[in-house]
Amino acid sequence: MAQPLFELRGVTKHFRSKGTLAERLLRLAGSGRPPATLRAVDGVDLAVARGEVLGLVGESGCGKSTLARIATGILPPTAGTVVYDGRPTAGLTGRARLDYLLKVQMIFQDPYASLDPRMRVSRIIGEALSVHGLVAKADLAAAVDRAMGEVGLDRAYRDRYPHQFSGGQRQRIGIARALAVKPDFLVCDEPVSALDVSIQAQVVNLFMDLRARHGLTYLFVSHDLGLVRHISDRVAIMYLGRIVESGPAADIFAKPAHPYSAALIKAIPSARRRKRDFQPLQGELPSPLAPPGGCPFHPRCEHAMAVCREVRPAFVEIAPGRQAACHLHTPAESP
Ligand SMILES: Nc1ncnc2c1ncn2[C@@H]1O[C@H](COP(=O)(O)OP(=O)(O)OP(=O)(O)O)[C@@H](O)[C@H]1O
Repeated sequence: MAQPLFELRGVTKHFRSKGTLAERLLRLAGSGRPPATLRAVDGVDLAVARGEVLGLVGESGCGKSTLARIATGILPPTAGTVVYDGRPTAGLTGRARLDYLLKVQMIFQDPYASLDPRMRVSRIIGEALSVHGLVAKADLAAAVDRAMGEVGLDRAYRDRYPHQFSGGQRQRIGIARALAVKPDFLVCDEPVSALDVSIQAQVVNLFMDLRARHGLTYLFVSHDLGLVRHISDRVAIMYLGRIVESGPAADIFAKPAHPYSAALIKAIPSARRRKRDFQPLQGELPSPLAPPGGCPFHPRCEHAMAVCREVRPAFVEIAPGRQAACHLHTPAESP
């Protein structure tokens, strides 16, 4: 890949787990165990090329949202480096930091929760433009109208409040707010999963139209593999805070290398799929407070070997442009 637009290098995010009420009370009394460390994101390397759609998938709790929030600068990583357009973001200050925060915009899952109910739509969409002085006061209304037009919202509704819109329209308001500041990179965290199925397709089509119109780059987080297959150029599959496989979407869906990817793909509900090919995902995601040793997927893996219980497989290239962390594809002596 030429210089990626966006990169994570060894990014880790740890949270302190407060534990149960009893554990907290014991700690207050001075006799409890120290808080445990939850490794929500655990040493992730990931690159997104300019103009591509990277789908990030995995079960609930595997760290996708945490990764998305780190990408947008909302959440600082515990360790590792976030690189945007060739520059580590941690060192950015002043105008350069603001540029990064504007160029990378986040689209949230719940459009209602992410819109201030007391603000009119025009103010929601224009707020960042006016706060950061990105357009002259006299041009603000036109800029808001342009953003509304981009997402197919009728400009006649500019003085309405979020509750006066449907779920799909509210998500369009969130997209218009992001587009208003002319981003390059949209980080979308389950952006259609709260919408009716009939509306989902319209919003997904809007994302793809905007990509074509503005050359946008996407990190598209979803647990819906059918959707990810449809829109992504490349896919990264996450399990317990780590990327276990990445590569071109068509290749991964045709021939997954990691047993976890294969299990996720077999669990995609599809009207066309023969009944015997469908298999719901077996087992539960282990607690990230106490991940299994060796390969974290081994307790649920139908191919688990002795080495999988002992040695964590390295995330290595298994074919041009494809990486996986699995002993089926790497020598057992990998670190
Ligand atoms: N602020 C926080 N404090 C403590 N733990 C957190 C915090 N945010 C996330 N976690 C934990 O980190 C892990 C990863 O959460 P995250 O929300 O990133 O996963 P996810 O894959 O996006 O899941 P979902 O699809 O359900 O949103 C989970 O165990 C979650 O409970």
